[in-house]
Amino acid sequence: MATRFTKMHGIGNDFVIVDWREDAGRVPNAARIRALADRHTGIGFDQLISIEPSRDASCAFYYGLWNADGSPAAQCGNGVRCVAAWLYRDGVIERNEPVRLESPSGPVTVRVLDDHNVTVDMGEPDFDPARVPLDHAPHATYTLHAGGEEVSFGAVSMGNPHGVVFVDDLADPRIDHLGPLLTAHPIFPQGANIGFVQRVATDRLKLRVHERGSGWTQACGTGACAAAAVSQALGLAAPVVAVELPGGTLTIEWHGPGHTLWMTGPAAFVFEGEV
Ligand SMILES: N[C@H](CCC[C@H](N)C(=O)O)C(=O)O
Repeated sequence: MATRFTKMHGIGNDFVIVDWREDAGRVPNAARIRALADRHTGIGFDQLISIEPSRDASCAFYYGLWNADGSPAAQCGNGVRCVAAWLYRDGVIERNEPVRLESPSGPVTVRVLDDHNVTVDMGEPDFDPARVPLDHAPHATYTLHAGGEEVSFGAVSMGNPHGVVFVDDLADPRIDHLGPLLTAHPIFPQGANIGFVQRVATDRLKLRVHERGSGWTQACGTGACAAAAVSQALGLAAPVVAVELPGGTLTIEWHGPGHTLWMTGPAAFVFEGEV
């Protein structure tokens, strides 16, 4: 049976969105996901996202997430902005209406600002290593050895695991080698999305992310949240910071422990299809 889908992206982090509101609980086959994610023989995407009936009565809908390698994911910042824009275009949510959506890692609240931009309450960053998860006692920063390098990093969960590495220059060729090594490093029992961040100013960061399950992406929404949160926790960034990724810029606002973190940025439609 053919499946209709919508191709979307959030500053170049791209998605196939499927409407499973009549079809809850489907778990797509990992091999099929990999085939559809292939950018030559499939549709091509960083993540597959389903829209389903919510399991939590306080949420309007549930969204399922799978990486290009077929692995399930627990949160997707660029993806949830696209889900919000999709629901707004479908007429089921209004502009400026706060709407709770349920993700695999719990609820977030979205608000469609206009035809192109969405703001999301992503919840509170969680620095407890047990919940990142990270196999280490709690510290402000951590050190590991990979690829012949000693790497210092911060770690935080945005519902999914993140390592954040501060670098002087994002053009450093060692980054290309380190990204995959850190994503798969045993200190991260479930793997991790690894952000390399260059501080431009206290209110501007430049970021590249090697994503667990999808590799280097044009952007990573939870990665931008993680980079901002670690920077702010270390006193290296202001509460409102622009995070510049290869595909575009997100605004992250976080006022420290006890506060939730807001991510604001675009969501774009590319095409509709059937597969
Ligand atoms: N690769 C991530 C999921 C997608 C996150 C990213 N696309 C975002 O916008 O947050 C993980 O396995 O945790």
